[in-house]
Amino acid sequence: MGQADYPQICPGGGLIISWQLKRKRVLLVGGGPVAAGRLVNVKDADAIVTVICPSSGLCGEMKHRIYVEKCVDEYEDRVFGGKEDVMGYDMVLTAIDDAALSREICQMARALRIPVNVADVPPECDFYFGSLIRRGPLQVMVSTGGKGPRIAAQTRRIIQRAIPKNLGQAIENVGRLRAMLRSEAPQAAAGPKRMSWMIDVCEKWSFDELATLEEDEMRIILRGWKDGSVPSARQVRGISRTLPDSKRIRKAIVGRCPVAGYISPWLAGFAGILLGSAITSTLFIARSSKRA
Ligand SMILES: C[C@@]1(CC(=O)O)c2cc3[nH]c(cc4nc(cc5[nH]c(cc(n2)[C@H]1CCC(=O)O)[C@@](C)(CC(=O)O)[C@@H]5CCC(=O)O)C(CC(=O)O)=C4CCC(=O)O)c(CCC(=O)O)c3CC(=O)O
Ligand SMILES: NC(=O)C1=CN([C@@H]2O[C@H](COP(=O)(O)OP(=O)(O)OC[C@H]3O[C@@H](n4cnc5c(N)ncnc54)[C@H](O)[C@@H]3O)[C@@H](O)[C@H]2O)C=CC1
Repeated sequence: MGQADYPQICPGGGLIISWQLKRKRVLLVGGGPVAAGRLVNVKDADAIVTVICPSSGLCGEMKHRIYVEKCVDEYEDRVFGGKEDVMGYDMVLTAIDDAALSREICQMARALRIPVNVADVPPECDFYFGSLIRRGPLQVMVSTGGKGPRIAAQTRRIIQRAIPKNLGQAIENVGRLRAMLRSEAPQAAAGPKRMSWMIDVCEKWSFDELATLEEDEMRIILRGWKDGSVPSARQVRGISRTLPDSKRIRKAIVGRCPVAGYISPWLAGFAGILLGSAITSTLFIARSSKRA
């Protein structure tokens, strides 16, 4: 491999990773709208969350999360107390309107080597939040490395429009199929074959087709695994289920005539009227000439 084939290193970015927070403990200091947003972010990742904030400072959303939804695992109705409050956590987040205290909390967390984010203060962040898209298992994050958060949100909207609606469901189903494949062929040695077979499935089946996969169909696809083949959606379902309804009906009506496919209902109606009047006038002329 020549030097030119290696990916170029572009320093100055952040490491974009999918941090697995399940069963990890997160401390969130503050109870305003920004803290409420952070809470959603970490609960989406199944973290165990402690919120420290006097109840007089809780915004409407935070009250709802604590008292109605009850998704805050531990709520401490008080101001931040000191170093002991930070100990034992895997992540510390602050969203408070007290810059001096935020800086102190940041230093305490860093002394304990706990990753910390102080909302809106980049030098006091070991990681930044980003602009997020979520569709079931699909997650997309846009980061501008702190340079333009509004542009991050605008970019997110552009990407949102480009993502097919059923992509989340398609990924969910691919996950189920992969799990079935792994229980059928669990050996580590089967890894390369498993991977190339899954690549073929994802390339051969459209997102629409994957999104509507059912378990019995997954079993049929899996039958191809042993000889390394991947049946197409058409083979598994027959022609009827592979086409969306309107297309199926059209296909049934116009059959194999390609020209017929271009005739719109209006044109067909108009042609019908012309044909009808032509027949009527021919009959009329024929009758009149008979009489004559
Ligand atoms: C570094 C970072 C640290 C962090 O907080 O993690 C940070 C820092 C700062 N944000 C500031 C302001 C604004 N932040 C937003 C919006 C968002 N900010 C978010 C993240 C981040 N913000 C991290 C870097 C993200 C990246 O890489 O781009 C988003 C993506 C995620 C989230 O917060 O959940 C969320 C969009 C979510 C969405 O809609 O999708 C808007 C726009 C708006 O409100 O519509 C404005 C006003 C417009 C403007 O200022 O540009 C200021 C004050 C500047 C000042 O005082 O002038 C600072 C401090 C500074 O820059 O010094
Ligand atoms: N990253 C981002 O997108 C944005 C960040 N911010 C910043 O985030 C911070 C929080 O923003 P908001 O939620 O709008 O603020 P807010 O003023 O609505 O809420 C501050 C919260 O901190 C709590 N608090 C204050 N001192 C505390 C203490 N000693 N212990 C525990 N809780 C304490 C208050 O009770 C209140 O709940 C601000 O510094 C703001 O500049 C603001 C807007 C956007």
